[in-house]
Amino acid sequence: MDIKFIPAEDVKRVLHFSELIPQMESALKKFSSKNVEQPVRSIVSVKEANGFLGVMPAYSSTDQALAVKLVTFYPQNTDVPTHNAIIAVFNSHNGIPEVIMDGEVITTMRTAAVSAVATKYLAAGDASTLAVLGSGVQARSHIQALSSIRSFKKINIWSRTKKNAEKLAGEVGGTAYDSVQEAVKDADVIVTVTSSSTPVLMKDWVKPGTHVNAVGACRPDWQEIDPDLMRSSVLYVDSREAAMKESGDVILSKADIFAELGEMVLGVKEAEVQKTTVFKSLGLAIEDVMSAKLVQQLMKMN
Ligand SMILES: NC(=O)C1=CN([C@@H]2O[C@H](COP(=O)(O)OP(=O)(O)OC[C@H]3O[C@@H](n4cnc5c(N)ncnc54)[C@H](O)[C@@H]3O)[C@@H](O)[C@H]2O)C=CC1
Ligand SMILES: O=C(O)C1=NCCCC1
Repeated sequence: MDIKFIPAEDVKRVLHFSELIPQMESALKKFSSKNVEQPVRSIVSVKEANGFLGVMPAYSSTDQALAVKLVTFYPQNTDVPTHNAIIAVFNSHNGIPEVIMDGEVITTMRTAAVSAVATKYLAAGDASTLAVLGSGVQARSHIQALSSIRSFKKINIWSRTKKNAEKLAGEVGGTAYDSVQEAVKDADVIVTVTSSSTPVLMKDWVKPGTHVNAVGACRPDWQEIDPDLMRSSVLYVDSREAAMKESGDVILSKADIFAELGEMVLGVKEAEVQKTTVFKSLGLAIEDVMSAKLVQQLMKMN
């Protein structure tokens, strides 16, 4: 067996949001039109380390794409990244393993690319203020991805540790805030990218008509969003089945899911731009599989 390895630096070199965002839009459509075989991911808890291992397989017959991502998330890591992953790609005709590639860069970029798809459809066309809660890997990636689809005049950042918010604000020409309330009060688009397991964003702080990308809290007993905000917003998810199994924000609030993002992109469900909208992101294996396919195609060209 001759299995090729694609390291993080190669993935980073070839992958750009200009190609990844349309690829994710296409993956979401395929997922919601049931053209993808994908179980809800399995999660193994590593209690002693407060860590988790996720196993995320998917197959798209139309793309002849078969792969699995193995991802760990150890929110308490400090000297190494909190999220680590590899993706194994198989030949869908004969099952032979072909490639193993880094999955960390793909996880970082495809998550933000999916939020960019949500924002493209659900945020006001003239959205000018972006608020980001959290200052880690996803915060940076989201600022880059979302800035490619809207022209933000202001980027407001709140983080638990003010100096981290200030550092990120310095990097992106934004402003660091002491409180979430101050950071989000004028925001047209809000991104929550924290490892919090309790709500950080309250309904009363959010301007009507704002679009929220809720990216953290991927466990059934974790929340990042005030349940009142979940219930009073038009709620989009990446996968209904996963949201009902994995998302504390959805399960504990008992909020009604209006649509999968893919259903909205397909035009089966409305994009409720005028209303307050929440996109609850959990991450789908097909996003990783189609990102890995894109990386392989781009590597052949570069
Ligand atoms: N929906 C999806 O597809 C994906 C979701 N995620 C989730 O996105 C979130 C951010 O991920 P990364 O940026 O990669 O992690 P990171 O470790 O780089 O950053 C985490 C951020 O959360 C903050 N934080 C930690 N505990 C907090 C608390 N109790 N209250 C407020 N802030 C807190 C940290 O200070 C830091 O700013 C995580 O919840 C992660 O699991 C990550 C990858 C994919
Ligand atoms: O989709 C992913 O990849 C992840 N989602 C939730 C947090 C861990 C990684």
